[in-house]
Amino acid sequence: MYTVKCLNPISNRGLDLFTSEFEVIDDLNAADAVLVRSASMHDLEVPDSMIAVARAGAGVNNIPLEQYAEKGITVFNTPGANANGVKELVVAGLLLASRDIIGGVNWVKDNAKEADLTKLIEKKKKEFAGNELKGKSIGVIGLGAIGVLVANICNRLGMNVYGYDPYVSVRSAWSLSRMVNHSSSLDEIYEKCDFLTIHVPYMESTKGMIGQEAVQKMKDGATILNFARGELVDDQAVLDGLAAKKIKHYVTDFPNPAIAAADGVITIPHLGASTEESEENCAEMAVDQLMNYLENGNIVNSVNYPNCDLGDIEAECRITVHHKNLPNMIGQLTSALAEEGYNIENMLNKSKGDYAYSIFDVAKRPSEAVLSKMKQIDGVIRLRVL
Ligand SMILES: NC(=O)c1ccc[n+]([C@@H]2O[C@H](COP(=O)([O-])OP(=O)(O)OC[C@H]3O[C@@H](n4cnc5c(N)ncnc54)[C@H](O)[C@@H]3O)[C@@H](O)[C@H]2O)c1
Ligand SMILES: O=C(O)CC[C@@H](O)C(=O)O
Repeated sequence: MYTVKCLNPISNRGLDLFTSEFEVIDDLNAADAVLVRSASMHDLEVPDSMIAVARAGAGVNNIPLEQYAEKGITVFNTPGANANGVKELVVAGLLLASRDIIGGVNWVKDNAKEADLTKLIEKKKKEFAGNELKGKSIGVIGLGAIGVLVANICNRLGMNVYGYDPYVSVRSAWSLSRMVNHSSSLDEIYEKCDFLTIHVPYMESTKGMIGQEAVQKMKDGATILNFARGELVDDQAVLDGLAAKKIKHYVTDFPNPAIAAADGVITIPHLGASTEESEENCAEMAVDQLMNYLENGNIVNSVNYPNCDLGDIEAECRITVHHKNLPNMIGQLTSALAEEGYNIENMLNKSKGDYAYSIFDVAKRPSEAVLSKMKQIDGVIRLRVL
């Protein structure tokens, strides 16, 4: 029996997938694994029993990835599972920035009781008029699961799309419409685009990437959309840009007190992935990956350990080892088994940066002495016997 603690509400569509071998519990201190959405785990004291975290979503900046890797805690996310939800809200953001829909809707509500409302509307509506998206240019920074969908739909809306992603994956490149212009520098995007939408992860290297310099280089009257993370955009640069009319609108899914009430800012309370469909997709994928890892030791879609999948366990015993990515780890681990006559039927070893993961399928469960010898090899972080 494995125990799982949810740190945020997780869709029942995912939780219902848990078989009778799993129990969702309230006590973090008794949990083997955690399911989380946006709750910050940086200052959370986690028990030694915890061996996995599944993030039902894309961004993992709420989880101390390196610290967990060091402890042999595998962290998963659910790539692409909420991308369509975000894409649709970006389109809403583009429309909200192009026409004063919010002003118009609010005005109608405020004047709802006027007897001659219909007449008043015809006089007033010019104040809420705007522009169409067709023919405008948009720069998409980050062409991952969300960026590709955004770029493609903007192309279908008749916009001129420029995409920038120096690390674009083959999969994303294949999915991108051939009508999307490939920008090799951000400067090209700043110079050419009426809209700029950012879809990169928040990391030390991307913090404040839209700052004063970027704003100064943008086209006059440009609109910035941020449905990725608040920290990617420098608030003061945006406020200065808005005040100088350099920036027309800043549309963001990440309000904070510095920007929430500022003129020209359109804020949404982090609703990008808050659709029934996205929540269900993320929960299902997170639970699937967690069960596969806890029961079979397979790693699929981890962000701090390599993907390593040997399928369902068919051998008498499976041993999984989290270890440092050092020379001769496999030699030492296999020797420990071979010296005592344990035959390895199948094995897989993968690495990611400083960390690696190995799966060994053996014909019979090794003795405690052998397992203990394997655990003591310098660089071994965690060993599980399944
Ligand atoms: N508003 C929401 O509710 C919501 C929902 C999902 C994701 N997000 C945010 O959006 C981000 C992107 O999500 P995704 O699913 O598309 O992730 P993804 O991993 O599929 O794509 C990220 C892309 O950014 C690219 N990238 C990384 N650094 C870059 C840089 N310096 N310049 C240009 N490109 C760079 C990567 O190569 C990758 O293609 C997430 O990390 C998360 O923070 C927000
Ligand atoms: O879980 C959520 O509601 C938000 C998720 C989103 O920010 C993500 O990074 O996937």
